Amino acid sequence: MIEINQVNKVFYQGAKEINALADINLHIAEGTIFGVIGASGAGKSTLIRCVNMLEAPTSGEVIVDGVDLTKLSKSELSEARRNIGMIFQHFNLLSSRTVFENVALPLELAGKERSHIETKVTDLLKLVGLADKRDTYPANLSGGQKQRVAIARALSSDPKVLLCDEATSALDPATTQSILELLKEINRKLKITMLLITHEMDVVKSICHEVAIIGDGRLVEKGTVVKSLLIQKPSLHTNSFVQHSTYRFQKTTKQGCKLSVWKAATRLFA
Ligand SMILES: Nc1ncnc2c1ncn2[C@@H]1O[C@H](COP(=O)(O)OP(=O)(O)OP(=O)(O)O)[C@@H](O)[C@H]1O
Repeated sequence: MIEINQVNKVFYQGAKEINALADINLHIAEGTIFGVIGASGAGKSTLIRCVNMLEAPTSGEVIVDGVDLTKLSKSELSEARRNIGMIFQHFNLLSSRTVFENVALPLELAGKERSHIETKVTDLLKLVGLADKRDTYPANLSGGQKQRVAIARALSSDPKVLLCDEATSALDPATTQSILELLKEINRKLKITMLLITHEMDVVKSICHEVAIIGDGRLVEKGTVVKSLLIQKPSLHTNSFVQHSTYRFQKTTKQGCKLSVWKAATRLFA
């Protein structure tokens, strides 16, 4: 469903060149919940923003549902983006609009009929558990409720892909868990492919089918192998990275685990 082929992204700050992404290759199968984890500055946001072309890669291909987004005109890209929903750490709701009006916005912009909007938004609010908040303004919602509105809004155009940019980082642990459960339910019910970036290993543990680790703009490990390396086999040295504290990880030795994983893990908890 998502193919990222040989993607590079270079930012320039004056004369300084920042290689935010280097030779990224990632294939995410339809229906998968795929997590990318990495430390601050590793390139997570840049990567996810390249998937819907909020950032254009410097080189490489981004293919979503068979369409290479890097080759599209502006209007073709707007059309293709309907297939890609996105949610953010800080929700990005419009404070002057009610819950209903926030969710309805993409449908209004797409010129949908009033009756379609009414039915669609009502169904989505039911799905995210906010049917009773339709006329409430964002200022009167909790963080978890705001993220539910953002999820409903992201789903309004029936996307095939949902991008989650640190979607639970501003939430407390219990609310995080309830949002992750909702995302799982949406993945199961609607078969939406999800790419989520996070710096929280608990998020990866509780929701992702596959995982990649990003460090210094490079994918250092990926796939279910990583998940089993990092999560399911407590005897491996690398597992300290996931299940235990930085201190415990630092007490392990480099010996016995792949150097790339060790380096990425060290950076994550540095
Ligand atoms: N618009 C920009 N201009 C210049 N450099 C940028 C820009 N956006 C990101 N960078 C740089 O690219 C690198 C990757 O940044 P990115 O925001 O993708 O990392 P991240 O893993 O998402 O970090 P965080 O978890 O702190 O948000 C960093 O060195 C960052 O400073």
